[in-house]
Amino acid sequence: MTEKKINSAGLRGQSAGETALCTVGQSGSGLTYCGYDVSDLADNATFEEVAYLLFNGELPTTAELTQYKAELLGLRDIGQSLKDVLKLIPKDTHPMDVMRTGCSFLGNVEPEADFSQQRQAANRLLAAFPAIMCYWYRYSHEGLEIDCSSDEASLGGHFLRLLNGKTPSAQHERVMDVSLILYAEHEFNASTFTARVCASTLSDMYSCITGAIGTLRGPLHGGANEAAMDMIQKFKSPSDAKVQMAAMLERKEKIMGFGHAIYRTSDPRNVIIKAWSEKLAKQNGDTSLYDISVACEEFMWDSKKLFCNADFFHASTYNYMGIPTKLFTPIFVCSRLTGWAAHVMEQRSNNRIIRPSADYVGADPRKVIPIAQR
Ligand SMILES: CC(=O)SCCNC(=O)CCNC(=O)[C@H](O)C(C)(C)COP(=O)(O)OP(=O)(O)OC[C@H]1O[C@@H](n2cnc3c(N)ncnc32)[C@H](O)[C@@H]1OP(=O)(O)O
Ligand SMILES: O=C([O-])CC(=O)C(=O)O
Repeated sequence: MTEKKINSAGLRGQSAGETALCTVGQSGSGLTYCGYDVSDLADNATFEEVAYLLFNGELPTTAELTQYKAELLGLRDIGQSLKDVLKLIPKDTHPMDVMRTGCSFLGNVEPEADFSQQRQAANRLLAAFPAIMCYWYRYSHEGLEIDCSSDEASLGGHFLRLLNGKTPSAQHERVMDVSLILYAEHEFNASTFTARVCASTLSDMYSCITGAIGTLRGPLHGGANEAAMDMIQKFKSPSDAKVQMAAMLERKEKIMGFGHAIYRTSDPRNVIIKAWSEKLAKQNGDTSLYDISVACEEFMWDSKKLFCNADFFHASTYNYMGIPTKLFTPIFVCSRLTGWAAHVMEQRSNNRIIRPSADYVGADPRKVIPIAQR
């Protein structure tokens, strides 16, 4: 991987601390969690194993995983006060705002009293996020007060069950599992850095995660998967996609789902989620969304040498699974919570308040002129 040209805007290229959790753009496929290549994890592990890895530094044994999954299963349901709050949130609210409120409110009713409870708080959020998302979604969109507990074996399966009211196919459960693995952790990205800055003030876990959700929401970060879906849905065919994208570039618009702050020529997560998109497209019988996505990928590389990041083929993949577009970024939250919480714990274990300096470019020193004379 060639070095990316750097200037200091956006803190690009500057080390802002140490981490033992993740490397981005450095070795193997370019993305490792605690030393494991992400493609190895996507092929040979489950999301719960990855969550355990990020929280403990090692993959679990069978006994440890069984115990961990049982613990998470017991934490899936949410209390009536949180349900009542979710019921108050209007249908047209962006689901990321619902996640933010849900996370914050859980911190009101089940606060992290001290740091000895940090793992408990992280596991609670991990287990409860699918319920927060789906309870609000199905109440506001369908008028249903769903049962938020389920005995689905995986968190991905649990989410699909709450969303659709039925047990998902083994394949959909596996795709969700892979997707959650791919999104779990990514070093000092903007939302994780937000969580670490908040943690560095010795704030509580819920505040750190609430801030991170707000940061992930933007279309330059996690919100790109939804924005990519909105875009490709407007294209009528692969050739129409190329024509319309050329016009977008001409107008100097950003094409969501392309480019990256660290990777230079490819995002290692793309090849994995793209393969699932292709598989689901073929099974679906209508491959047009996948074909259009491939045309976008070809066009962006040929014209700008920009490549698909993790978000782009997630759009078609989730769409083929029947997931509403507005829930794409909240699913990212359900996954990235693991990385965020692991970074909060890491920051706390060797903390100094994060407080950089700024280069002042404002007015020279001056005196206040009394208001009547201005
Ligand atoms: C899971 C994730 O969060 S992955 C990222 C998801 N975000 C997106 O997909 C949004 C679209 N992509 C982008 O906006 C950017 O590529 C970012 C935010 C991801 C990275 O930003 P940067 O590090 O500043 O990008 P980079 O330095 O490579 O940009 C170089 C040039 O390419 C352009 N460029 C980069 N990405 C794109 C894009 N998707 N569409 C059009 N032009 C682009 C930039 O505008 C920049 O040109 P400029 O210097 O004339 O402004
Ligand atoms: O690392 C980044 O800047 C964005 C990203 O891909 C992620 O958070 O997954």
